[in-house]
Amino acid sequence: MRLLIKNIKELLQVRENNIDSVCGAEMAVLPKIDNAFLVIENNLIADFGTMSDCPDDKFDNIIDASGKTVLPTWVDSHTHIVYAGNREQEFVDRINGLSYEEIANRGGGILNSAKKLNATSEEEIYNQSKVRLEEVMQQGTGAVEIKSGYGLTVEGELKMLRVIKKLAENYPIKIKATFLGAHAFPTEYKENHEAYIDLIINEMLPKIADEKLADYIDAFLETGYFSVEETERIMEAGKQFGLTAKIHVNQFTAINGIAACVKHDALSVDHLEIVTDADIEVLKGSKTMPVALPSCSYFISIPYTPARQMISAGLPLALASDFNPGTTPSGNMNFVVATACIKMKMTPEEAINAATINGAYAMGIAATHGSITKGKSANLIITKPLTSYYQLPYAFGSNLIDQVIIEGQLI
Ligand SMILES: N=CN[C@@H](CCC(=O)O)C(=O)O
Ligand SMILES: [Zn+2]
Repeated sequence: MRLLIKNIKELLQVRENNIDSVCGAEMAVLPKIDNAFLVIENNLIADFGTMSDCPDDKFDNIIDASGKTVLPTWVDSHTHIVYAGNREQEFVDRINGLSYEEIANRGGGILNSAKKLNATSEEEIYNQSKVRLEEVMQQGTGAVEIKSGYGLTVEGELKMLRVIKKLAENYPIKIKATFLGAHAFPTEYKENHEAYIDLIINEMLPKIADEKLADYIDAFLETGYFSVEETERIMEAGKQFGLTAKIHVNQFTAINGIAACVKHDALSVDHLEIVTDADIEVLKGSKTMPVALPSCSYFISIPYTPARQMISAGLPLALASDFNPGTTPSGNMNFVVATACIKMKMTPEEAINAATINGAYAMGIAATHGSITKGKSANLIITKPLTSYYQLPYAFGSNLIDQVIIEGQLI
């Protein structure tokens, strides 16, 4: 199967030689080819260049992209797409003045979702989750990380991870699974953290490893959730089972968690709404990707990750959606990119780099996704006709996507 896309007004994120991420001042550079073509063969990017070099041999399908922009699909490296029901009532409670913390302290929040998940069959959770997955694919997401963390019991966590596995088998989109048993302490373990962490390490992890259900391990390292020491135990145990850490940290408070994550070679540290100078220092020169989740900041009215400060310090930054029922009931990466520009003062180039190549790094798939590079998976967004790619974040809220190609398939 050979497909040609021709007359592309702007082909974005072109990397002749693959890179695995961009940091600091490099983030402002988004290489592009004007008036371009691109060839897909066997679901991979086989060739691209300017129209003057466009091949005129036989193709199975030709798309004329006159006036349109083509870019890699978004790589969403942090989601909780698999869940049961919703938390609409908590949304209204917040409008009426309660904070996220107050709602959680009343037994709402993560424990509310856990109650719903444990009362729902695997089949029903799959059916609810696939609707969200199909929606984000239409919105231009071509690779997605999905976490467990709403089970908080051996069976519940396994159920979630099996749903993620089934989604990965049934859809062309690249999916990575992350085990987040350490998302919150179930009520019965509130006074006995040790026992729940033992359950995670001695019961959940061996079963998950046995069924090969997870690629990564996560924990909610936060005041009132998992302490630095508790998260270190989780990261160490994960490593024993071959799971690299990707950690929720610095969402509400800075308690030196980032240093612990870097020490344990975490692939990413995610949220970072509250960041200290010491956190920035420790990330410098590390291999850990900071990941910002601006839709979460927007939805629950908390600070935005200080992108300017971090990029000025020479750090890389990735953007992800955090799609979940509590803090971010949206997986729309177009909104994420626009919000990063509008609220975090990232330039369109920085935001697109953060949502493509740096997202791929944070998912461990930069060798195959995140840029227009020969041999990479054919994962492409074809926009509607645009004045320029600036329109993507500028006209926030408009659907500017015409077609999406995921792993070579038009969806
Ligand atoms: N902060 C921790 N976990 C999720 C939200 C969990 C929830 O409220 O359901 C997040 O990334 O925002
Ligand atoms: Zn999250």
